[in-house]
Amino acid sequence: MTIVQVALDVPVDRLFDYLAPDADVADIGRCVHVSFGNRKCGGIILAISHASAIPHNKLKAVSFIDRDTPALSTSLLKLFEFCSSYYHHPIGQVIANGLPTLLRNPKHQATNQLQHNQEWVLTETGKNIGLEDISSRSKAKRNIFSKLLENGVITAETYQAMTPYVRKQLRELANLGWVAQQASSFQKLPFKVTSSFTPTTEQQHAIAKILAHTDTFTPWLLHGITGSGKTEIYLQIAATLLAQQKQVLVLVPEINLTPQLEAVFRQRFPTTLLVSLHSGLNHTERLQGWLHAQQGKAGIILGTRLAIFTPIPKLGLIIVDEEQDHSFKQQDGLRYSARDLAVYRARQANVPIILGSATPSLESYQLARSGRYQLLQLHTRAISQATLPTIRCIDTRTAPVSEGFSESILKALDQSLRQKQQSLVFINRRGYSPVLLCKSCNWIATCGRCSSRLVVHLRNQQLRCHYCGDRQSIMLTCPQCGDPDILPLGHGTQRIEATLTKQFPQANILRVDRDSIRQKTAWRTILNTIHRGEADILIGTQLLAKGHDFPNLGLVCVLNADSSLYSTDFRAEEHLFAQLMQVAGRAGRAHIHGTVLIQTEFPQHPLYQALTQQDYAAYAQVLLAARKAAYFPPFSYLAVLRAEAPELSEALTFLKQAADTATTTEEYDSIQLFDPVPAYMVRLKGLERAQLLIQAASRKRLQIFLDDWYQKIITLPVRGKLRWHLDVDPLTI
Ligand SMILES: Nc1ncnc2c1ncn2[C@@H]1O[C@H](COP(=O)(O)OP(=O)(O)OP(=O)(O)O)[C@@H](O)[C@H]1O
Ligand SMILES: [Zn+2]
Repeated sequence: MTIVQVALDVPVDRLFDYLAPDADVADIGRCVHVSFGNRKCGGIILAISHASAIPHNKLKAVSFIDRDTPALSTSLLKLFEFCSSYYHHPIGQVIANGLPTLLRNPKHQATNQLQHNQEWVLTETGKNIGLEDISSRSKAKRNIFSKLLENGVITAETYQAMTPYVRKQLRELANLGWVAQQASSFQKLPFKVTSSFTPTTEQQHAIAKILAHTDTFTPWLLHGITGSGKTEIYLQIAATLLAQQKQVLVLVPEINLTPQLEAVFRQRFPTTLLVSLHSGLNHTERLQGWLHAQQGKAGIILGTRLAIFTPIPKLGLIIVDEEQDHSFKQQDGLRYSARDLAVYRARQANVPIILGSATPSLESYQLARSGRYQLLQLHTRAISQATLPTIRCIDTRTAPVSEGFSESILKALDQSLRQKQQSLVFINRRGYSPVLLCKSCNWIATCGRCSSRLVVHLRNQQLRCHYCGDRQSIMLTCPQCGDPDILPLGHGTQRIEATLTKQFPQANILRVDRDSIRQKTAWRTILNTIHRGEADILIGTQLLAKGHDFPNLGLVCVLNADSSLYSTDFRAEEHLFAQLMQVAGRAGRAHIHGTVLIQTEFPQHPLYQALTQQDYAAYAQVLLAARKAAYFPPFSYLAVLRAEAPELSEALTFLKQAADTATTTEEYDSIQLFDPVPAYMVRLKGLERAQLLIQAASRKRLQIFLDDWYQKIITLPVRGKLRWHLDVDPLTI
């Protein structure tokens, strides 16, 4: 009797047994289709056995084992298992989270999805053709042909990036017998790397250091100021590894940062297949990219956090850009940190990993200080004349602010306009205004389902909750006292846009926030507009704060950042400092000097002091000392057990029960369990939330404790709508 043990996408942390007479160990890691309850679903075979705790006559047989698609590798399965045990999340759900949906879909056979990637090369005749043989009116054709002359090949990816008619043009060139199509292979040699500049001394040093250790696990923290040219370092290291036929994984924090980094990589490595993996892909696209990576065809795998689960057989290097970014941590379901898993993966594959940032997370910085990571620093900007911007605070206790702007900022914007330079007005709040207030009775519009205020979106005449997405029309009178004198209070991007439009009617003003980029293509259009210099003033939220390189941007104005200065979240200051350093770093990256103006009521606060000095190291010391005193990460390790229910008391009771089951023997004396408390934001989407904090002296001890405790929590009775989850290494508590 042969039994396969299958991981299924169900919220139970165990494997399920099925009969599969013809299965053997080679099937471990293969996708299998089975019936579960009364539905059909796909799972992954994790083990083969010859006995089962379930009586033979109750066992069902598998319906199909997909042997056309290569099995998941042992190393990928290990990654899933590690992830499941570290984050205490059911293995079947961990795998489901990491694999393309179509791979497990019983109605699909994955390999049918794989279109063999075609590429175009010059024929023997074509090689004797010069650009002058193509009519100068046919610009697109000339363009394509010159690319071919340069690189000898055009991959599907390069031509997709070129012009929409490229296929037609290529077919016309094929009819002339000048080009031919062939199935693409991994990558051609000789491998041509064209960089238009020579690395700076600091870049050279970093490159040499990293390249000296490419065949062992070495975690590098690349701490380089904004505009120091970290990307160039990534590219040069990647070039070496690609030339050795290795694959490179590049993780970026946000989907919005993928297009530009993708463009940079494609341009530098035109003959390498690059797959881009992020949440904006449809199921087929994701599966395609995944398969190309698995087959070793894709040289570069570039994506957001979920790309960490891509099978990469010839992995040679991992790059995590903006490593401090919170979006590397998934905030629901499987709460994993892609950055931390990337380090695990690099160790597993015995390859280098580069964590890059201008403002590293305190965790990584501390690891570098203690010698566990290798620290590489870049202190100067890469472009020779470029220097760090001048940062100045505007004290809003003395400088009057009208409609969100102080006089000095308006003046600076005006001057920047006259000099034909771009400016960025940074405000971290979309919508028109964050509060709708009744002047006579102090009523404030709040969300019925969350403990939050509703944001005014004047353009659509709506009130919206930015937590649960609820929408309603703006009322004309106060629902509490009937007074018509209700006012939007405070400023969001839309209101700032309205003010600036009035103030500078001649300027091209471009608002960039989640509302303005909702359409799939909007983001590319916006980036192009900025790069072509067609926008004078950008109004942006965190979407524009980091990663971007706009050479003509001279002035950055920060309108209102104080709100997170005295937050209860222990990471709030670190986060704010990083964010402001990043946004300030958008100014003056090339040939113009940058100026950054920050409106604040607390110019004396150490955060603003450090910011104006642009001294990350000094401020990191201050923050680390505070973390040490408060016994917070990186000096302790945390987990949070959260529960939510229609009534707060139910959530608290559950957490109390969970706490009572925890063994507190001597073995766990370095583990501290705090009392269950209501969450900072108690109501969310109609449920009330509570949490229980666990603090430990070491990661290992925390894990040992959680292993045992988790087994007990899963046996606790769960009534009604109550839900709970464990968050290991939480970002917020
Ligand atoms: N060696 C070099 N010589 C001249 N220019 C360079 C060199 N290296 C990089 N650059 C240019 O410097 C600019 C800044 O580089 P890049 O965007 O990589 O900075 P970064 O370190 O990623 O900064 P940030 O953290 O702010 O995103 C880019 O326009 C890049 O083309
Ligand atoms: Zn809400």
